[in-house]
Amino acid sequence: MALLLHPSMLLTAKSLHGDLWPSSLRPHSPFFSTKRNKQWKITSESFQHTVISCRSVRVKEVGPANLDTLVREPHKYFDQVIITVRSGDGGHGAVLDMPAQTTSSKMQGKFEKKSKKKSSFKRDFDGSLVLPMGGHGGDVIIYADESKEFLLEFHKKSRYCAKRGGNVDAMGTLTSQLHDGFAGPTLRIPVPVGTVVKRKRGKFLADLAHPGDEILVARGGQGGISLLEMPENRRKKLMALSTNVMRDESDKVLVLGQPGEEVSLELILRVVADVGLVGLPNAGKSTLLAAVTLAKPDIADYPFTTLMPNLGRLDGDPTLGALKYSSQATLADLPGLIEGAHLGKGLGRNFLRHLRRTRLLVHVVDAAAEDPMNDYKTVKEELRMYNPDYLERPYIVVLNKIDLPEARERLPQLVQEISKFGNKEASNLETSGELYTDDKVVGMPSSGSSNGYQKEKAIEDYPLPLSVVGTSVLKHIGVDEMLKAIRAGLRKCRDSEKQ
Ligand SMILES: Nc1nc2c(ncn2[C@@H]2O[C@H](COP(=O)(O)OP(=O)(O)OP(=O)(O)O)[C@@H](O)[C@H]2O)c(=O)[nH]1
Repeated sequence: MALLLHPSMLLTAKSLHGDLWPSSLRPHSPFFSTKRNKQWKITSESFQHTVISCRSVRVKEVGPANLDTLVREPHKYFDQVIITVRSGDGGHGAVLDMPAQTTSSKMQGKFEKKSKKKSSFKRDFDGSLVLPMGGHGGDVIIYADESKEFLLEFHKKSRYCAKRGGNVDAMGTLTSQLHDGFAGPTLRIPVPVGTVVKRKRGKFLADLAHPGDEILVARGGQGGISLLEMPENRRKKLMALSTNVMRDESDKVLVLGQPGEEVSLELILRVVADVGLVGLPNAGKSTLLAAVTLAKPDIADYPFTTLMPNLGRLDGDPTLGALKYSSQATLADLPGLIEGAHLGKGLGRNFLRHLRRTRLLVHVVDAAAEDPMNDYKTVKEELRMYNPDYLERPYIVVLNKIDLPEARERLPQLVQEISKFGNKEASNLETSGELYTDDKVVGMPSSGSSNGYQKEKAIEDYPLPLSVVGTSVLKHIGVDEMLKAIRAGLRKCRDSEKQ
């Protein structure tokens, strides 16, 4: 808890000198009114001896991710957040009197009889009186919205409250003009598609994997009922007309609206994409995404330019005619992996979970690097350590930067080596690991595989690549062949999913 000083707590001015003087307490600070500033006028000589009386005041605690941290380290916060939501309280009903009964005398004219008929009260089908109710409190709904990308904004604002229901607006007497209190509007909170909603440290609530998916996370409080207040001698008679007759003072609690619910929720974003691009930093993943989609990721000649997954939409294959649209796909460029990423090195293992919802992996390897084969194995090993199921997934390998002479020279040998690096028998799509499986704890056996056998499997025991292509995404060499391979891979995945 932070402390602020207030002019009724004793402190010597000397101790508040220089840097020790909190900015919020300086006389020009907005915490002081002009009137207070006058009292705080301290000259340099008097400063030595002045005694200032202050008292402690609570101020709001600053959350772990303040604005500055969010700007500097968005990759730590974009995909996970804890928020609190509160549905609206129900509006209150009212305690009402029956209007004073007009004794019908022979003297009363026709007009009066008419007006008496007009003020008839609302009645139920069985003739009982219907009394107005307080409005229902606003519900809170979380829904998947395509226009949202990340969960960063929830770090800036992490509390959401729906409005309360309206009270019954009554002057104390039952009239036919009385209406129910208005219902509080539903608070709808948009989140990116692919967001998983859980209770904080608890129950799974929903996986909002498709646009428009939604979940009611907090139900608004019910509105209070209204009660009729009657002298005891008339109570029995009126009870035949309405069940809402107040019997004693304790009934008044029924008039109060129910409070809304407050829940803490954990939102976890899992990127939804058909294709996941993986590789070491600087392999050219972002350049590839920019070359084949309209995405505009940051590209630079230094590692970890990509801090958060970038998504791009790959157009359908025009040669397929009417089937063009069915061959559209979403590509996700994930931040570069390095050796030890599963242990938190580099940008850590945070991004690996975003492969969970991909169908096809594209390994991007810098063919001009010192040891491309070793780079390729490093990435495979990291994937295996995080979740062995990822290695069961169909994949293609893109040997990038073949515009550079050193890459061009070793291309044929590399293609051969990588094409053979894997287990032919395991390469049957039908037997490959289940897609959309849960993330696994490092080193734990996968659910898609049998009896923990995968724990012992080496990377070369997993399926072979569907294809290996040489490209230069920068110079647009071999890009069409690569797209063909990606589309063929996706077709195979979809076909095997249908079976
Ligand atoms: N010569 C050549 N350079 C390339 C090619 N593709 C990418 N590059 C360069 O390689 C560098 C890294 O490219 P990026 O696309 O940022 O690599 P990345 O894999 O996304 O890197 P991270 O963001 O660190 O994961 C950039 O300077 C690119 O211009 C290529 O085909 N040929």
